[in-house]
Amino acid sequence: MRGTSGNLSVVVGTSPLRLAVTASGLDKGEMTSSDVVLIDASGAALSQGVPSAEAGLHGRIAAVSGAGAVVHVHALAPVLAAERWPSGVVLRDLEMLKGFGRSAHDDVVTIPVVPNSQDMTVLGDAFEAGYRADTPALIVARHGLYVWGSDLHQARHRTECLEWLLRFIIET
Ligand SMILES: CSCCC(=O)C(=O)COP(=O)(O)O
Ligand SMILES: [Zn+2]
Repeated sequence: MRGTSGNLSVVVGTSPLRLAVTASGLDKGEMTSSDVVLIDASGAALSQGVPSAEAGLHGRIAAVSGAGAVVHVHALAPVLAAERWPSGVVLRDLEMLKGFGRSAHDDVVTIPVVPNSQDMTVLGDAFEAGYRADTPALIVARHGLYVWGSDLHQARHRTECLEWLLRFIIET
């Protein structure tokens, strides 16, 4: 997470949906427990602190996918891949797909790409329009990558594996 980029959330309640999300504008490597904000599904703060500017998209992803955690990083490879394939990034026949929760050799996996926006409702609508339950990731063009999973460990592992996959197709 370069600079203050990226954000993280964990679902802490489901009815109604509640997430713990990183506070806005901080170095995510230097956070303490007081730098985490409780939010509702729309991204509105329910505890002290300013939630991530992208909290509304975390809430939408969790609500639609049922994920337990969402990771957002400003890795370079997803942004380069979206620039090259703005309608979706196709991955196939790569062992590392298993680390993303897909089978390596049977599936064609398309990572959806949506245009960037500062409006989390616009981003959320674009995400939901292209959502597939078997593909736990979204690239926001000229911005970064969202990946989700059942918990923070799974979301992080999927993020690391997908970043590798995207670097591979860019470099080949
Ligand atoms: C240089 S980071 C620009 C804002 C952004 O896209 C991001 O991921 C971090 O925003 P936050 O409000 O969560 O700190
Ligand atoms: Zn971002």
